[in-house]
Amino acid sequence: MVTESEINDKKRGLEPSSPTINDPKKIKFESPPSGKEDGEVEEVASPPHTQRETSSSSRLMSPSRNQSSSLLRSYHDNNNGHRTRKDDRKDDRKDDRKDDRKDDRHSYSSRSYDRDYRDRSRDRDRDRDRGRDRDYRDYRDRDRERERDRDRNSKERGGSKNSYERDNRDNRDNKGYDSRDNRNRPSFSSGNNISEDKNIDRKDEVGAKEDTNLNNDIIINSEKLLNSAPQSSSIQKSPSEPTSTNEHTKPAIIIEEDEETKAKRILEENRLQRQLIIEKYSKDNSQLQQQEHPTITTTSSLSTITTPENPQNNSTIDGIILTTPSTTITSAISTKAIVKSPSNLESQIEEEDESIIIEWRKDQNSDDSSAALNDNDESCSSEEDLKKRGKIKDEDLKAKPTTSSVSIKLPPKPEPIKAKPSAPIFDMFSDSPSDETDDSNKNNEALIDANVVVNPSINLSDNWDDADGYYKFRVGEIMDKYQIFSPIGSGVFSTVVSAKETKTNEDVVIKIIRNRPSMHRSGLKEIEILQKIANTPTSSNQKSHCIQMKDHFNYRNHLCIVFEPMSMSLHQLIKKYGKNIGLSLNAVRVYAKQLFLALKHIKNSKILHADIKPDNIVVNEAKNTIKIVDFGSAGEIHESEITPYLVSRFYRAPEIILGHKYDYAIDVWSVGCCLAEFFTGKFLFPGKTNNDMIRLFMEYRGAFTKKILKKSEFVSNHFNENLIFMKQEIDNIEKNVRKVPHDITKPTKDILQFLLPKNVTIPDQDMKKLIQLKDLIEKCTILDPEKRITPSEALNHEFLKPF
Ligand SMILES: Nc1ncnc2c1ncn2[C@@H]1O[C@H](COP(=O)(O)OP(=O)(O)OP(=O)(O)O)[C@@H](O)[C@H]1O
Repeated sequence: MVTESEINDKKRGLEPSSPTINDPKKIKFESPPSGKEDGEVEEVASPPHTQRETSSSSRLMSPSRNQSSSLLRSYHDNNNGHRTRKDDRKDDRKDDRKDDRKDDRHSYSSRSYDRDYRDRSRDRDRDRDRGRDRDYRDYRDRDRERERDRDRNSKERGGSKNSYERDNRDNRDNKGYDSRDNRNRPSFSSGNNISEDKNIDRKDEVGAKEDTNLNNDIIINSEKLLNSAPQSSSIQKSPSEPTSTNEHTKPAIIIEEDEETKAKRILEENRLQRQLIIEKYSKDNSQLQQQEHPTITTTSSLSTITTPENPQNNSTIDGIILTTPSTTITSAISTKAIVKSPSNLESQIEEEDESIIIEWRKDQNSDDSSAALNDNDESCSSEEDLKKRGKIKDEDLKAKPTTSSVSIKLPPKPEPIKAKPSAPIFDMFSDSPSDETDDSNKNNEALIDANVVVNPSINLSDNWDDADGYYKFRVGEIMDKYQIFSPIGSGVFSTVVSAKETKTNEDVVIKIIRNRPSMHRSGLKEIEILQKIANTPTSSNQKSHCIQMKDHFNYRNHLCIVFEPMSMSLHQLIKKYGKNIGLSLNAVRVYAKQLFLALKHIKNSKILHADIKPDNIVVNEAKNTIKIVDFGSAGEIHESEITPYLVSRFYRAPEIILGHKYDYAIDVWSVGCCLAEFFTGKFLFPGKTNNDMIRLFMEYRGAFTKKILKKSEFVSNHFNENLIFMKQEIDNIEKNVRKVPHDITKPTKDILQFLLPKNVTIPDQDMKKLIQLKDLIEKCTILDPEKRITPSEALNHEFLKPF
């Protein structure tokens, strides 16, 4: 197998003597000597000849910070490619349409890729060295001239400059969701009288401003954290980083290259990149298929396949990767160097971003193995519980893994799907109502050209739904006014896909509710709750942490709810970046603050979410903003029925299990459990049953008061007449459940111990913050709901204050 570095070397034409990541001459950043601000990085060794490199490295320390959102690319950004290519192709189609399409398909990846990279990197170089402006322009014009000559339809195309400009414009417009979100989000007056927390609102608005800063600071703080780690962090130049010499020789290299060599090289590069992507895809997919919804895997993989490169931050000329986008922050727990190439840039950026979140801690090898995030434990949110709660019926239980119907499988030898002029390849989209239109054809062509591999096993004569009532959507299909782009995930109630509004090109996420009456009802209820939350006046900052519904419609017996797009759930984030390790203290702090802001707003709306868990908290691309999703279990306080199966088990408050009256405090309990999980990557209360949950509550939080027990409907399920806890044990011989008295009067476990990483020395400053986190979690998990901390009180907790 060809390694990434071999490919990069080959692309760069580097000799084996080229510098490597381990080259001692490289600029290295280490933890500061005492006296420096904690965690501030400082250059401690810089070779004399690297004056220019030094400044460039200093500059490169921050791009991941300043440009993190622009560095992070997603399928949404990739969509630009679609749009641009689509626009370009609009002109192409005027003449010789079929032939053009064929040509474009063959040459898209090399030509467009080549052009994008070349132009963007050229822009950057131009800024860096204005004196070279004219040379670059001349070269660009000459090169474009050559491109045009090669292209049979150059005249109709009207010049690539337009598409080039469009590309850049599109990229600027789509740097992240946040700015778009903020533009779209309606502003709300804070002068309202509905809140019990009115007097604290202003403080929260100040907090909101601070939060924005915090959001931008996550990386900075975590870098400090990384640098204060026991094992030193380092920022090193990647082997493919350009030297100043390289930069000056770029145009010469390119100009000397003849057409034939260039074409061959581009083809070879693309072949290698595709191979890399596919290898990565296959690996990720097989790993995640074992652990996770396969559709989630497909999302990221697809995005990579769709647009293989993000040239924005690579210094490239004419498709050759000469430089790397930025330095690689090597965290203490992951010291491997990341050699960058365009094809894996997206994942590399994500990996860089890990440094935002992953802390200095090592895997803790916890004694309490049952607490480790483990797929077997995910039964906590089972359909069985939903059935017991009456949310779904027997016939709603899934007959088989549902994701198979929506997953996109990669064939062994993926090739771009080729259009046969006579056999309309776009038939796969044809039963979508608007497929006949030119627009949809354009979209479909874009998909085909972008090498999206569509599941060939989809049988068009099949029913629209699978056996479980999930809609069997197809990538590229148009539902109402949205075109489906890729699957995101699926839950008990729905399949979630990313899509684009066909007219505005706006990115959205669509929750396609299963075609089952109970699910449909639940979906309607969710819409009602979302509207109520959106219409509750409050500080916009509070509301911004509840997912925003944009639209809803019915499609082929499926209720579809359209949301603003986010990146992944906290559950996925932890699994991906912090399994058994958790996220950094600063990330937990920022997420905690946003969660309490959201809870405060939900409470002001007189709603209980009733299913807060990491799966229902989604994070944006930059990983600095979270939002609560899935209001399918939510309800108004007066609707609350006593049922021991409300909320997913690991996040279920004791009053629910005991059958005590409950209110907003159940959401606070769930958030407390989430915070512990964010920091450790482990479940705080991974009870196998409700009875086991009570045991864990008492082990960590002590005995229940008699007052609570006496007011609880289900107390006899778990306590005897003397209010002694009866532990339920499965007797494997008798095959029945035994109840054994298990009197717990005092806590035997400590939340700080649960949080403390093993075998790692924690710096004093972090220890102080960790103790604050423990205190906040304890206050969220007070057994008596009336004494539990409220969202407003939590927002004033010490832990939420910046380091
Ligand atoms: N706006 C969004 N942006 C990105 N991903 C989202 C968005 N909304 C939901 N998701 C993803 O889709 C998953 C399923 O969504 P949701 O929980 O709303 O569906 P569900 O069918 O109600 O699931 P559950 O079985 O948990 O009730 C979420 O866990 C999350 O990963």
